Amino acid sequence: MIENRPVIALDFSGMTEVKTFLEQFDKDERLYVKVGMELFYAAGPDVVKYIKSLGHDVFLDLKLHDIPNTVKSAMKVIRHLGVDLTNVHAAGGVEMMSEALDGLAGSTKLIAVTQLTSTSEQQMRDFQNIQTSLTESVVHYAQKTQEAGLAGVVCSAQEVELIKSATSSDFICLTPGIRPAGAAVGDQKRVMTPSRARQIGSDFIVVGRPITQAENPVTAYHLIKNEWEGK
Ligand SMILES: O=c1ccn([C@@H]2O[C@H](COP(=O)(O)O)[C@@H](O)[C@H]2O)c(=O)[nH]1
Repeated sequence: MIENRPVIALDFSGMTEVKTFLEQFDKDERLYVKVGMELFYAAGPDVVKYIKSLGHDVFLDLKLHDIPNTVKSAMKVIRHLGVDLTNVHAAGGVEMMSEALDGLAGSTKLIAVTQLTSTSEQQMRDFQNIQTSLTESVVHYAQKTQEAGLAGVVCSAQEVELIKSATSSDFICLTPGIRPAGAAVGDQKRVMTPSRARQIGSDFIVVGRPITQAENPVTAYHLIKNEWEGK
């Protein structure tokens, strides 16, 4: 049985939009939302405090990638925000990831981005000059993430089965790039439907535009949640 609600990507430019969006939901509906770079740079820690004060869970998606000492120091700040989940880029290396974990001091679950779901194999080869397959690269990053002691990775649902068999079944696979059948894909390259993501073993799905840009975001959310829960 699926216990994790779809994570809604609140890709908004400020607090007003967040309030307008969240106010559409029933007061008793406990959501899991993602605060990314745009919103955090615009509204700062206050937006996290506001969302937490409503009783929702928060994934702070800042994808840190810097030298180990800088990332550790940033995580020491993040640990006081009371978020439930945060992340770094696995490409920052094992030392950076384990310093990040140290900075959080057990306060928050930490996962790492493998290859962004907007990246195709061709783009990875041409731009990052990685000459393996994209799945090999993703699995490599997942294994290094586990070696560093993190709880899991951000990946496409397309890679979940391979990652779980190369790591362990309890290693979290959080999967953006989720699109209901027929929805606009936009800049995403490695996509999957909510129901297929569930069948394949994703632990969390992240959904932004198919909910936030829907005519009725609450209805769109519940349709996606039902599909994800196999209802
Ligand atoms: O590999 C990644 C990592 C993060 N994301 C984030 O998820 C959402 C997806 O939004 P959609 O509108 O559903 O495409 C967005 O905030 C990304 O920053 C990702 O897509 N892929």
